[in-house]
Amino acid sequence: MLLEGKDLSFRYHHGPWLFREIDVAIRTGEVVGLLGQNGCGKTTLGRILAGYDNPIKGKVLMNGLPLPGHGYCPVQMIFQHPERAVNPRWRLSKTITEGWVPDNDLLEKFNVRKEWLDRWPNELSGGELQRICIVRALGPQTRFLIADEITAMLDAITQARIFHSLLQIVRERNLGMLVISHDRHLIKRICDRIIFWENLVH
Ligand SMILES: Nc1ncnc2c1ncn2[C@@H]1O[C@H](COP(=O)(O)OP(=O)(O)OP(=O)(O)O)[C@@H](O)[C@H]1O
Repeated sequence: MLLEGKDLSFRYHHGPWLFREIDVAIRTGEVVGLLGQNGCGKTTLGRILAGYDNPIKGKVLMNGLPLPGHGYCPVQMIFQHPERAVNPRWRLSKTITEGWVPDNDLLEKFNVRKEWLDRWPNELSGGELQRICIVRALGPQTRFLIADEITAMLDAITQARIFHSLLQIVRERNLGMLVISHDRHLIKRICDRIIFWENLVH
């Protein structure tokens, strides 16, 4: 399967163009890094590829077709700040089952403890909440993951554990993953291929 951003252009309001007429493609089975400086537009591109925002020009296609307009999206995004990616008024049992119902194996793989699910988002640490967001994104219909600086706020050991589990699942299920980061070492360690922002936009 192929996720493509074709001829994409985007700017906020009437501000400067973040990118113009760029092409990006990721296949299932590939872990692709997207490296670029702070503020260049990586998150914006990720949001467009996951169907959260529309490009001003161009289109996003999965196997030649637009992403579904409703229901579970096969392109799932995991965000840098998990506390902003969950509804603060929902207990975590509701959040984690928002799109599908994860089984115990997956909860165990990401060390999500059952008792956390009775709590509110502000009663978990950032790393705990991020693991819940990752599990939420791993429904059986997921084909691509956009992982946007998902461990930037975590310590090195937690970062390594999370990526170890995530890469295992990505390989097992033959998903495609775009890893957005400005951490060259992380990207070089885990990705099959790297897209450099400066090459993408020129
Ligand atoms: N909703 C918005 N309205 C206006 N400008 C925005 C909006 N969201 C982001 N921007 C601006 O667009 C630019 C790109 O932001 P984006 O978050 O995509 O960059 P990034 O490469 O992911 O940055 P970082 O590595 O710091 O997370 C920034 O200058 C940002 O201030």
